[in-house]
Amino acid sequence: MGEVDPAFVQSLEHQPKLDIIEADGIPLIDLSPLINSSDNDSSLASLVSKVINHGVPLKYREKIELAERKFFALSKEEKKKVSRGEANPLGYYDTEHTKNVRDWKEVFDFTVMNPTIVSASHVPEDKELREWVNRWPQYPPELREACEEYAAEMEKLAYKLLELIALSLGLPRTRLNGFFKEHTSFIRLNHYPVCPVPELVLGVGRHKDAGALTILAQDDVGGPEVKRKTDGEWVFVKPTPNAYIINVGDIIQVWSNDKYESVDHRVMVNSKKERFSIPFLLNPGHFTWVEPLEELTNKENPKYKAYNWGKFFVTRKLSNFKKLDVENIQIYHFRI
Ligand SMILES: O=C(O)CCC(=O)C(=O)O
Ligand SMILES: [Fe+2]
Repeated sequence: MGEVDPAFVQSLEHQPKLDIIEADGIPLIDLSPLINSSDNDSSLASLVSKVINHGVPLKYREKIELAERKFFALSKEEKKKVSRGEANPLGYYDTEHTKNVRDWKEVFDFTVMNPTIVSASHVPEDKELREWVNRWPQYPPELREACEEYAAEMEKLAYKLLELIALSLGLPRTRLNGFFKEHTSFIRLNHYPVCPVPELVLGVGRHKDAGALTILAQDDVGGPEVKRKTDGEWVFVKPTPNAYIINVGDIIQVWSNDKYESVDHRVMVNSKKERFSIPFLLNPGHFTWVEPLEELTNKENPKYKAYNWGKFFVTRKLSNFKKLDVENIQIYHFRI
């Protein structure tokens, strides 16, 4: 089996197949009409897509990718100086579990709003709030600026995508924007080291993104797979240079009352090449009650009960910290 801690090993049914099936039919969306005009009504009809001509200058992506590589090249000891803790889960971390199996990766998380206001605990009755504050490492010194500039670009792109989604649902362009006034969005720097047993482990186990949407920058190594709806097969998402992969998250699924569906995905690792990726996870304010939008339910048939995003988010973070015996919180728990 090779030298690997059993905590990383996926159960047989979740082990990846290394002879990959390439996804075809992932739409490539050209955003240039939207960026060049203010009243275009093109629509995003899919769960996963790649966007090109997205308006994010390449220099910001190059700068953060370079700084990310320098950070992860530091010693564990150096990286652990900015370790995240249970009270403030921002910073460095290498023990995340997805679906209670350890992921083959290390990460550095920071929020876009600094500080970010969140619920202090997952306990429903506890109304106390807490501030999460970004932790910046001493090396490389340019990491902070690179992250902050990149975050500002991602925020702009996220609003464009959100507006496309609103239009595609027949809603006014800015219908969803108000939920993000004090948003809890964060960016994760991911490093997937070379792995001796890529057939037994995953970089990130199967999951759906809990927030509204995810904008993912990945390098040219490849790793993410999405679950094809027609036959349940895991298919490989081929890297496209300078494109972003967009995943619809659970919140859009709930708001749209299942017109959109969040995508099941996971990340394979590689025995020859390390891989880096940078997802931006767009999340609403902690006070948001997430429920199907009135305009989309005819008031008769909402498919979900309302849930509080702040509590959901904090509950999810808590379970990512340690191996639990039960599945962590999911939107289907709120299905009517
Ligand atoms: O690294 C990737 O390609 C995706 C990571 C991911 O799915 C996540 O962080 O939610
Ligand atoms: Fe994800």
